[in-house]
Amino acid sequence: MTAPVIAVTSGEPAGIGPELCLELAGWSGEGRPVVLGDRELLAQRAAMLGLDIVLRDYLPAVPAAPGTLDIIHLPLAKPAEASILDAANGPYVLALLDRALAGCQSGEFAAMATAPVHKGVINDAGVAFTGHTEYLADKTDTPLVVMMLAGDTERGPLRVALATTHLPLKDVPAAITGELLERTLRIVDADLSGKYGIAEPRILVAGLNPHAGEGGYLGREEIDIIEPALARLRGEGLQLSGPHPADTMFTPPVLAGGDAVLAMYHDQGLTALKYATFGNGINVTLGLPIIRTSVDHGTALALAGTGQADAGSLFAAVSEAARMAQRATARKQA
Ligand SMILES: NC(=O)c1ccc[n+]([C@@H]2O[C@H](COP(=O)([O-])OP(=O)(O)OC[C@H]3O[C@@H](n4cnc5c(N)ncnc54)[C@H](O)[C@@H]3O)[C@@H](O)[C@H]2O)c1
Ligand SMILES: N[C@H](C(=O)O)[C@H](O)COP(=O)(O)O
Repeated sequence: MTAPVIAVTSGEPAGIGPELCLELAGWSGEGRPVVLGDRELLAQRAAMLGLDIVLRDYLPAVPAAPGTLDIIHLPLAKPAEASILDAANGPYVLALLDRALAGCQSGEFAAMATAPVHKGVINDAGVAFTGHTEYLADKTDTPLVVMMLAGDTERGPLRVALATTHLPLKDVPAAITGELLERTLRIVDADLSGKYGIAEPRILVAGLNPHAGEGGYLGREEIDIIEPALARLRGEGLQLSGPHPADTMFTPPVLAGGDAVLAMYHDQGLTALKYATFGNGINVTLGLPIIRTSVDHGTALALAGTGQADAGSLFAAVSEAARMAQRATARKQA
């Protein structure tokens, strides 16, 4: 089987994304990464870090030699300085995503892996943007996608999907509806099977309130919304447990009972996930018509240009995208 081509968007030009992408030169892992970004930016960052890398325009038929990085050049609006955000380059960051998505949709790429973007500076550029997850859902006309982060722990993989993503905390309770939970859990169930090859996945579902509502004395969402939704889905054959009190659901005995967790909101799930796996974790968008993985960290502006940023998460994102692409191909051929 030929290596699946993974489009790697280099992300916010003032952040650590471009230099992490340079570490993909001579990649010998799974898949074949092609970095999307401004050639001069990548060359400058390589020179700044003293990296001896050949940047080559991507040639599909000719694999990159050791020390060579395949790139697809897309121009910056303005030269970028490490650590200094500039809203003028907001459209450039989105152009990288659009190019990668178009290539995934046409079959040029098997998947995309994204280096971090800075949500604030894209909004400063005048584009309402809450994250790759929502952007790609919108661009592919997908009514609902699910953000899931996953990483390895000493006890095995930890996977945390989110019922709500980039939402102010005050808006979370109203967003948790039975319909949202049902649609979200069906996507998580389907993609744990399809993208991860887990037959009959078991999903642990968190409560929203302290102690999962304490029988209704500390909130009623568990009784009124979450439990009925779980009961309906169990009737369809999904293997669900919960609602679990969120403070103890990340303890090993509880986690041992599931293949993934569904958290009700961003920091309920991702605080535990990042504590346990930061540096090797990845972000996956479930429910999209294309394969998209990402790093588990942000733009880390203070580290940009220092060479101190760890590329482990980007490497894991490229590898996982390649594995998912290989599973998708195997499924089509079966
Ligand atoms: N996938 C993405 O595009 C993505 C993910 C998370 C955050 N963000 C965005 O990034 C920006 C900054 O977010 P933040 O400050 O909350 O999180 P951050 O991940 O950028 O930084 C958090 C801490 O982790 C450190 N860190 C991050 N990546 C590292 C790496 N590869 N190696 C070593 N240390 C690393 C940073 O130095 C900092 O101390 C925000 O705009 C946020 O929305 C984007
Ligand atoms: N919520 C993600 C995290 O904490 O790592 C991050 O903001 C990236 O989200 P997108 O993949 O939607 O950009």
